Amino acid sequence: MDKVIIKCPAKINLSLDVVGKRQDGYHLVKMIMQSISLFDDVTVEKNGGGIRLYCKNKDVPDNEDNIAYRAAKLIIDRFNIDGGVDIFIEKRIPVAAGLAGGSTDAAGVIKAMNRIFDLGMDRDEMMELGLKLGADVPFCIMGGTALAEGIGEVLTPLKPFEAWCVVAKPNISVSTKEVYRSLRLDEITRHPETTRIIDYMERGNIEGVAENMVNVLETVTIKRHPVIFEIKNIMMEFHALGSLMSGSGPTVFGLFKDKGKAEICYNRLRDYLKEVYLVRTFNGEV
Ligand SMILES: C[C@@](CO)(OP(=O)(O)O)[C@H](O)COP(=O)(O)OP(=O)(O)OC[C@H]1O[C@@H](n2ccc(N)nc2=O)[C@H](O)[C@@H]1O
Ligand SMILES: Nc1ncnc2c1ncn2[C@@H]1O[C@H](COP(=O)(O)OP(=O)(O)O)[C@@H](O)[C@H]1O
Repeated sequence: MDKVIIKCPAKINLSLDVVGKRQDGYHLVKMIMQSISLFDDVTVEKNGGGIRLYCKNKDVPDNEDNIAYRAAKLIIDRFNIDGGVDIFIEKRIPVAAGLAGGSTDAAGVIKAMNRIFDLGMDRDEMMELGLKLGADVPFCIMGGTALAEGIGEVLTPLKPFEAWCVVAKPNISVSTKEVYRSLRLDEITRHPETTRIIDYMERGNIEGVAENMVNVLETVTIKRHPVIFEIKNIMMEFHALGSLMSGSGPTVFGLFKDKGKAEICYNRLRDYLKEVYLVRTFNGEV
């Protein structure tokens, strides 16, 4: 097999808590991760030598600044691979959005190269390697629904959670590093009750989940970009059961049980923003 195409799903955070800080500056988190049916297509093809990356999106780097490029380099070095790869990224996930677009592409490259070069890595080995690239990469290798602790790499799979989501990104970019850097842990007044949310998830109670979602990073990103708050309000006016910023932002998602209601909200937001998607939570294999 010389060529593999992988569908790489985006993620949302159904809740995000920060519970401490490591010596190296990384934050200790407790967050509920959920893959959604919004995918990049990543094609990896064997070549004679070197790494080449192609992506039509101008905001996506085509060199070692691309995390998918770095994933390929890491594998070539680790396994002493004689030869290289061409990587083609069909970008559909909004960039710098809090949806783990880069991390999921990197996870896709690791999975693809494991198959192409017959490296025999199991999922845990791929996740361990992925962590060298970024805190969200292990989850992107696992996919589905999970509780993430540590810096995001200590993962406990959760029962698949089924809901409709409207996902909307305002036309601004946010740096994850900068958001974490500006977070003042002692100023956070509302933390999510993570165990309670998981309990609702296990019972398939979308309303219970939606009403209890909290993301402590909103305190930083919404202060800088009030448009996030406006989008959350529009989603609630249009009958979302709950609405939250994903990750470090600026993307906002609304949760729905009813597809019809989600469609109405989606159509309303499309009048207002360019990057709006109607998706489902995704628990399938990729
Ligand atoms: C906020 C979250 C929530 O899922 O997602 P995004 O908004 O990026 O999608 C993650 O914690 C983001 O993970 P990821 O984007 O992989 O982070 P990395 O590339 O490893 O780190 C980028 C920078 O964010 C900070 N960082 C990241 C993770 C973490 N637990 N604590 C941190 O302080 C560090 O300063 C790091 O230099
Ligand atoms: N494969 C990639 N896809 C998207 N962005 C990438 C990729 N590789 C590197 N980047 C860079 O990483 C930054 C964060 O992008 P992204 O991973 O989409 O955001 P987030 O971590 O918020 O989900 C972008 O500004 C972009 O320049």
